[in-house]
Amino acid sequence: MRQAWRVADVRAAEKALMATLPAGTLMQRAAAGLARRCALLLSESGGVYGATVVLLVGSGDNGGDTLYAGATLASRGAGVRAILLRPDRVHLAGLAAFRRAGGVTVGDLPDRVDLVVDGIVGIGASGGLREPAAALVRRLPGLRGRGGARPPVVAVDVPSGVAVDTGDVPGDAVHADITVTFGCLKPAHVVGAAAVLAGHVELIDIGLSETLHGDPAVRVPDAADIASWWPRADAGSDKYSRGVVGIATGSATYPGAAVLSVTGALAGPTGMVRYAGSADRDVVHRHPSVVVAPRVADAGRVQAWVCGSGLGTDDGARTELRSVLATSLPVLLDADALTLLVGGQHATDLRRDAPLVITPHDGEFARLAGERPGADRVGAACRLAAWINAVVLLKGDRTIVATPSGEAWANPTGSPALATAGSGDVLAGLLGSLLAAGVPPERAAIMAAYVHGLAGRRAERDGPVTSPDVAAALRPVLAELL
Ligand SMILES: NC(=O)C1=CN([C@@H]2O[C@H](COP(=O)(O)OP(=O)(O)OC[C@H]3O[C@@H](n4cnc5c(N)ncnc54)[C@H](O)[C@@H]3O)[C@@H](O)[C@H]2O)[C@@H](O)CC1
Repeated sequence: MRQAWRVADVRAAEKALMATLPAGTLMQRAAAGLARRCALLLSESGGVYGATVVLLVGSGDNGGDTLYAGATLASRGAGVRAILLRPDRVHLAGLAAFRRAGGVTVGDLPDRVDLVVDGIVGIGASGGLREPAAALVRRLPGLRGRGGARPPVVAVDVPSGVAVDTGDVPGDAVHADITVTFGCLKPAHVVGAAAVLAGHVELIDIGLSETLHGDPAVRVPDAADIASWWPRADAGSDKYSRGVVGIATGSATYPGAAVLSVTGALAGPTGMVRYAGSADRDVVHRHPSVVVAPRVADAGRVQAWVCGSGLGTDDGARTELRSVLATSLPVLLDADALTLLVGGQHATDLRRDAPLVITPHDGEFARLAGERPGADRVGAACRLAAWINAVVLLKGDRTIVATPSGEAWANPTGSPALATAGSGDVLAGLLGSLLAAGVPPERAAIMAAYVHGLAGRRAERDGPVTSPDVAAALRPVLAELL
């Protein structure tokens, strides 16, 4: 598991650490790591010696890191040019070191560039990128380097132009290939549009972990977490002890939603899937192992319910939702179930003791919360989770899982391939199976999002992706992961 920390916590940790070290030590550590990464990148594409490197240098310590790293590259024979965005407020010691090593300052981007280092602004950023930095950033995609290729862009700490604590991108921003960050991850590396602009994020250890205190803003699971949390059958297991998940999805109009959510559930850890609803024939036809019933009330015993996908919003759907919420079992609500909730008829049913997970996309989130998630997706998801006392899985490129107590996770495995009809139905089924197997709701949500994301990526290898492809990819992905 990795953790991303807010700027205020990072600043406090840096201050505490700096008090124990000679002045400038942290910047030297940061710059050394940055220079090493840049040199590696250049040596992979023609060498450091003779390469043209452009530094975009802002007025703070982010610019200082960049100048020191530029000095190292210049001393190794690269032609390093620095554009000082605020010459009057540049990091003076960094600039002196840069010039001593043979670096030169220039007023504009050179014709040929082999590497761009973005040191305009780091965690000291406030608001959208200001001019003239914004205009410079807009020109970066037009640059050309060795062999006419677009030069790689390395962002220092964070890509300039992003909101560090939320991952929002309010305007022009650097699109980095690699972000070299120091001490710890920040939210902009893992959530929102900023996470995409950060590219591949590499963490340089500057000794901060000892002095970081409190709770991280966002946690990020990795494959080892998912594998260690996944319930496994053992020699003593039977189909009931592994858990039975109930699926109340689909309708005569949307039988496919039932099939997809059941397919997702069958890839999960439970020993049995029960289906309740009017798509029962379609479900049995596709999945003979599933036990079907026409209604939730007739379904028999389960340990968790999934309700919503393709259910419709008529009186029959309302009855099914009410039946599910009346149980004392963990419940996952998706799609039409969320729409039904908004009518308010079920608001009181939500005050239940048993776990509840909801899986809205932005539109459903807006209907539930009264407004779209906005710039701070993690904050918005946490507020809704606290308000309805449920785990909220807010879908997106970096899906967020938020708990009522304010803990947030970002899923790192998302893929645009998942933006396809029915993909959410597959996710809901898988998540429900994890709930029925006894996995705590926030963990079930994180695990399902992670595996679902990997399945999207795997399906993508074979061309355009439909949701049955995502469902079919769950098993091979789990076989590799577990
Ligand atoms: N504090 C420390 O111990 C360490 C800090 N380090 C570096 O220092 C950075 C933080 O340095 P600073 O606190 O000086 O802040 P930054 O260098 O991130 O930015 C501050 C400067 O950027 C300008 N600025 C702010 N928002 C802007 C915007 N939207 N558009 C254009 N310009 C804007 C401000 O006028 C200010 O002068 C980190 O990101 C990291 O790169 C590293 O050297 C590691 C150690």
